[in-house]
Amino acid sequence: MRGYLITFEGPDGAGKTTVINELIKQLPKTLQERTIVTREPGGSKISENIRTIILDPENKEMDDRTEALLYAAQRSQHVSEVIRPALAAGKIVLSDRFIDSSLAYQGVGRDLGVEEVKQINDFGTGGLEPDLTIFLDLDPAVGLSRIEKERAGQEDRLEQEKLEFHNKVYAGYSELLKLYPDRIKRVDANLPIKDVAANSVKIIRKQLPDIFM
Ligand SMILES: Nc1ncnc2c1ncn2[C@@H]1O[C@H](COP(=O)(O)OP(=O)(O)OP(=O)(O)O)[C@@H](O)[C@H]1O
Ligand SMILES: Cc1cn([C@H]2C[C@H](O)[C@@H](COP(=O)(O)O)O2)c(=O)[nH]c1=O
Repeated sequence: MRGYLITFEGPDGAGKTTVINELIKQLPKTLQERTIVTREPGGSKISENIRTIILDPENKEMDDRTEALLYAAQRSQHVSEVIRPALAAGKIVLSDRFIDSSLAYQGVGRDLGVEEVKQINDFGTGGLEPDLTIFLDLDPAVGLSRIEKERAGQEDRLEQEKLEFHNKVYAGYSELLKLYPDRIKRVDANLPIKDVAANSVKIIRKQLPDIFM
C-alpha cells in the first residue's frame, strides 16, 4: 500500500488547522487509522526548535535569505524524520503547510523568486512533492482579523507583517495555482468549517480515489 502526502495551504488564519481536524472526522474509520497529521514549520523536535526561532517576534533583524533557509532546513528534517518514513509505511500524511508556503511567502512575499526558493527546498527534501494540495482561499485581511479575534497581541513574527506583505503572499499562491493546476485545488474558506472540510474531502475523493478503495 503506497502512502500519500496531502498538504493544506493558504493565508494566515484561513482555517488550515481547524479544517484538518474537522476533515479527519469525516473520513471513514479505516482511513482515520491510516492518517497522520503534521505541520510546518515544525513536525519534529528539531523542526519545532527551528520554528521557535523563525516565528519569534523578537527576531526582527532576520535576513530574508536566512528566513528562507531556516524554513528549508526545518522541512528537510521534517521530511527525513517524519514524512518519508510515514509514506514508506503506507500512511496518509496531512501536512498543515509545506513547500508552497515557502514559494508564496519567501519566493513572492519576500521577493526571493519562486524558482530560487524551490531549488533550496528541493535540495533539502530530495524533490518530494505533495500528491495533492488543498488551497484554502480567503482574503488575507479576513484571515488576519480571525487571528486577531483569537489571540490579539500574540501574533508571531510573520503574522505581524503588514497587510501589503500578506496580499503579496496571496498573489504568490494565485501564481502557484496557475503553475500547478493538477496538484493544487482551491476551496472557498469563507464557508462554515464543516462545509470547508466536506468540500476538501470531496476533492481528495476525486483526485486520489485509490485512497478510498
Ligand atoms: N471557516 C471558518 N469560518 C470562521 N472562522 C474560522 C473558519 N475556519 C477557521 N476559523 C477560525 O479562524 C481562526 C484561525 O483558524 P486556524 O488556526 O485553523 O487557521 P490557520 O490557517 O491554521 O492559521 P495559521 O495560518 O495561523 O496557522 C480560529 O479562531 C478558527 O476558529
Ligand atoms: C511553512 C512555512 C510557513 N511560513 C509562515 C506562514 C505563517 O505565517 C507562519 C507559521 O505558520 P502557521 O500556519 O501559523 O503555523 O510561517 C512561511 O513563511 N514559509 C514556510 O515555508
